[in-house]
Amino acid sequence: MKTWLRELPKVELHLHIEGSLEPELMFSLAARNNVSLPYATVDEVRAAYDFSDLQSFLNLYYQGMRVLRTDQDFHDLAMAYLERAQAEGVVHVELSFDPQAHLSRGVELAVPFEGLTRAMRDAKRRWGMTSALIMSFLRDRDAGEAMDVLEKAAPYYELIDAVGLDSAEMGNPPAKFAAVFERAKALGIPRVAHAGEEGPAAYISEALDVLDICRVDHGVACLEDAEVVARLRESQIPLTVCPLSNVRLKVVQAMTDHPLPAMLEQGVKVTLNSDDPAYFGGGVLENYIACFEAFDWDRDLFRQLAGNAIEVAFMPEERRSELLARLSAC
Ligand SMILES: Nc1ncnc2[nH]cnc12
Ligand SMILES: [Zn+2]
Repeated sequence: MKTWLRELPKVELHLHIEGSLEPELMFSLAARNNVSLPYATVDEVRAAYDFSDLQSFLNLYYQGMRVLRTDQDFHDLAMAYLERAQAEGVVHVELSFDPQAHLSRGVELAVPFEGLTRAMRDAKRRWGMTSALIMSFLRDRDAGEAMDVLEKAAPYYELIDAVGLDSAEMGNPPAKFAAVFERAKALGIPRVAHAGEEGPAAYISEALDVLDICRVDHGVACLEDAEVVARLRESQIPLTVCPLSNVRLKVVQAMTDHPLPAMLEQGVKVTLNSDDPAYFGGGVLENYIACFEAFDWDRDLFRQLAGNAIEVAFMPEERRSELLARLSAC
């Protein structure tokens, strides 16, 4: 089964590229850029990845990304991830990045855009791997700052497939970003948002109502509210679920407690993703394998999940047809 899962054409829809920074690369970029790290060894870094909740992870996530300074750094980060993903049988990746976390360190917007898109083009040329770019806003900062970033990104609108919303969810409801998402909509930019990861099911409906999103990132809290579940089932709005992330951030205690089987039973359209693979124990394939080990799902179910992701990805229709045909041959 594991070999078959590797060969399955998988699509990654929920990936924070800064969360793909492996400790080895963190050290080499720190040396390249003269950035000091509060760790002596790679093992010390890994030992620090023992999280009690989302905030305890975010603290290390923002600290780690301080080593990213130049477009070459962003290129090398993305290339390293895309190469690992390719080896796991991932055929299309949607990379999200957090420009505000870089701007506040004096790293201009052009830097991540240039480095990330160069890596995306390289991956297409080398492996035929396709990708999309999601520019995310930090919900624990002022909405005005997010609006400024959206306006500042005008020279790059052609490169942006969607805008997103991430970082600390509790106390930062979707409605705080109503004006920013309205502006993105007016610009014709599709919208996604984290909702119902640590926050309540009400944030999922609020994100759908106020931000007019086409996908919900996480959304695992939906089961708290039968009306939200019914709405997700009827609309077939997809959820980008990240099971290993939910375990590592203590959203659930163990894989066997994960709400994925219940969500599927209720007819919610789910996909499997990695979130921050360097911090949470692996990429997309590991998430598929963890589900197999916890739930003993059969090939048909994994085909359905991989198919859901292909159906809702930001990709040209021709590529979608090609991948759906490859999937049905599996
Ligand atoms: N799991 C997560 N939730 C919210 N914001 C994030 N940024 C990176 N990973 C995140
Ligand atoms: Zn996420």
